[in-house]
Amino acid sequence: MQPGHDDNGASLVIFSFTDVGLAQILTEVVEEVRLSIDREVNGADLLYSLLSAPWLYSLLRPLFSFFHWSSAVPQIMASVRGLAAPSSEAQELYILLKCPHMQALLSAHDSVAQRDYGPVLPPLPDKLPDNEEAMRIVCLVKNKQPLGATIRKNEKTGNFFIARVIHGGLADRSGLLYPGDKLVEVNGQKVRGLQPEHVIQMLVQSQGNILFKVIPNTPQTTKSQPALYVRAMVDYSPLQDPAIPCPDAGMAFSKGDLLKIVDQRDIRWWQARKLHSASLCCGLIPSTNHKQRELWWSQPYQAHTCIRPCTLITHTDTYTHRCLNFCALFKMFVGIITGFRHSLRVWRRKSYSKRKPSCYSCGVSSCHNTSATLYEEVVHYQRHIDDPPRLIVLIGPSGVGVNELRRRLIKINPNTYQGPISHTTRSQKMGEKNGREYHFVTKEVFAYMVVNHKFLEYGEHNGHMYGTSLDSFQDVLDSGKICVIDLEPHCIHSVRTKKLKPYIIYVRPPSPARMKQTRKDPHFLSNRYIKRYFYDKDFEEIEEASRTMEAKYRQYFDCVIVNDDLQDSCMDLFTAIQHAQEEPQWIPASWFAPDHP
Ligand SMILES: Nc1ncnc2c1ncn2[C@@H]1O[C@H](COP(=O)(O)OP(=O)(O)OP(=O)(O)O)[C@@H](O)[C@H]1O
Repeated sequence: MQPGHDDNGASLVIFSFTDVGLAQILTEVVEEVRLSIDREVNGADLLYSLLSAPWLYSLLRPLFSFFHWSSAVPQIMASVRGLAAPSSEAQELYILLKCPHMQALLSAHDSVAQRDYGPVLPPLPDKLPDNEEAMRIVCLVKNKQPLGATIRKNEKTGNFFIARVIHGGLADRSGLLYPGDKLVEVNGQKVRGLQPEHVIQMLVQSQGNILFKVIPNTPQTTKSQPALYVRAMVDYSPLQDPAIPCPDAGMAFSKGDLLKIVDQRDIRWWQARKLHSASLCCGLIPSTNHKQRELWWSQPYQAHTCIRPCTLITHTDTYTHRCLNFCALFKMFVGIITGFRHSLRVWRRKSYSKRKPSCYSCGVSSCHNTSATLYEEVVHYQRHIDDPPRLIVLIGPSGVGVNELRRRLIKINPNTYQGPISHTTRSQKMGEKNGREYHFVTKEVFAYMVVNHKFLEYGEHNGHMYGTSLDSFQDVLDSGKICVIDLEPHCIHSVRTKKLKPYIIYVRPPSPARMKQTRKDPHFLSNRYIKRYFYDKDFEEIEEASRTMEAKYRQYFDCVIVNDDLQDSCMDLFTAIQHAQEEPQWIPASWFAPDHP
């Protein structure tokens, strides 16, 4: 950069580009401007084409990164001061550049552009033996962030190696430590033959900078793996997992969490991070290959707690693994339908055992093998306008208001929403129409449908059979309406099909105290058989039932609505359904798998 003078004698800042590419660009620019002048083009057009030209961006990008703004500012200010009659723009520029915030900003820009924010590496030793293997010296500065790497010791040779580097962690971001790198020294002390605890201790006791000497692993040309997106079907806590090599490097997750698995190279421990999480750093999660741990995982619907004391040590063959996450140590380093449920609400509570899921649903849900489903692969799905609407499933403990919400939704917009029509063996009443209130069928037909697994669930009430068939959902969807059903949670698996693509909304009760306030005068219009007000005990039962239901099934919930104020809940339901139909959602990948012949 050189100072120069314009026609008015004012100092200017002129840049000297040694870069051939830039010189070339400038030559082309000058030529283009000359041609434009020759063609007598309109000035505004010329300016527009200049500002939108790609070469201008090519020119400015390096310019901004090479340019030392902080050192240029005093020169620019001196130039403005030297002007006899500075224009108002020049004066404004002067005031702006004088501002400490602006100077701090420019200085920060320079630091980032020059990458001069890292600690300076100590010089290499003068006498390097010729036969010494190529070493990499890595300097760490102590801080509270975890390093994001684990080490292992080969018990036969006594050598230490970097076992894994956690994606997005400090080690990974530094690009200086890789799995397989041999750890030779820590702060000048050789580590070979030491006990892993000793190495950890050295690190813990170090102050300030810590120097690692590593023999880099021969770079492996590993193909970058495509990320796998899954939904967690269990709860997991690394701190309660005795098998994890490094609990600090593990990632806790809960049923229903969406995870992005970025590394599956380790057969036992995958690396993943939670979607929608602020942290870019991955954590270790158990792979689905943990055969020996199937028993542990197969305890259905339990948070996996382990009473064995935690240990950082696992012995696998000749290797001893240790956590080198030294958490809190280092900073960085360089280098169902209305009518059916209406009539059965109280019945549902009092004599639940009379109501049966169909054999079909029993076969799929109750006999579900949880060990095979630690995770469920998911894909991002945006419903196409021509696709049938997704089935909307409402689930909640009896009495929470599932039926009320569904009834109101359909009443407000009967042209858009509809419930399926149930089958019944009771006789048709005056004013009822077959196929509108119910499909009225004989006992024989009903029994035939049961035997052929046509019902999602069925039950007996007052000596008559009632049942909801899977086909009844399809009938609604085929009519172009959105089918809204309420369902017993044990039937979830029966509707989770590629065809129905259900969107499951859980209706959660507010606190018992709040329920007492809001359910003072509930209208039992929905129940034609038993009318009674809620008792305090009911609210507690509802809360308890809700807790149990969520603990078992929350991995399937796409959305949760707290049914506090009825009007607000109706709005929430309406919004959730719109969201389900119009916005992208994570759905099981199996719903996209090709149909089996
Ligand atoms: N947010 C609310 N505020 C006040 N009352 C409500 C609210 N939600 C529901 N109710 C009332 O609570 C009672 C029970 O609701 P509803 O019949 O919908 O429960 P449910 O969850 O369908 O239970 P079941 O399956 O046993 O019928 C009804 O009288 C309903 O009007």
